[in-house]
Amino acid sequence: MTGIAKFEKVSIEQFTEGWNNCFGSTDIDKIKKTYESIKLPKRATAGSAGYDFYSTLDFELKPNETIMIPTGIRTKIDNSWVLCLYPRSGLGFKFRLQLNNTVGIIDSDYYNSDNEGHIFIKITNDTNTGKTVSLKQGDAFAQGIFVQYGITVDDDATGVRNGGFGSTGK
Ligand SMILES: O=c1ccn([C@H]2C[C@H](O)[C@@H](COP(=O)(O)OP(=O)(O)OP(=O)(O)O)O2)c(=O)[nH]1
Repeated sequence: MTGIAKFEKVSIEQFTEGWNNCFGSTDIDKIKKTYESIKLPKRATAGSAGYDFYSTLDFELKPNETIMIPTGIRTKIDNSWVLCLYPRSGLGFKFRLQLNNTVGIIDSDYYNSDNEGHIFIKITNDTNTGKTVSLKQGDAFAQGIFVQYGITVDDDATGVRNGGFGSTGK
């Protein structure tokens, strides 16, 4: 199989900005330590489709609670491919852990956007059995699958992306 993408860490400056946007202003030493421990997404086995994304913090989600996680990761993707983010099946089965946007779409041109293409993952504990989700820093909590897509024969999109969610189509 030919590789069509590469994961990288965003810069410490971008990670700090993303972290502070999610959790409020935080001690820089804590952020530095967290940044150093970020793991690039990995597939668990040679036949897995999904690259596991790992939590950058310990957290607990009570029923109906939500968290936005700055992953510290960006990905460079070849043209005509997209990275789709999904929940991990185990966490979905046990807790109905959901992505708020149901599927996260990471466009290839997000890499060059003004936040360095920093991937954020927002999840909610949608349990219907009153369970609390507890995850540790470094635990896999979502998975990303690279998917090839096509365009229409008369496609004429020329716009350039800048910014994250909701930045286009205005
Ligand atoms: O779970 C997600 C989903 C998206 N993104 C980033 C990557 C993506 O390329 C960008 C825009 O996402 P999308 O196109 O799905 O959002 P939109 O609301 O349609 O906004 P836009 O107008 O920016 O396309 O936000 C994430 O970091 N996490």
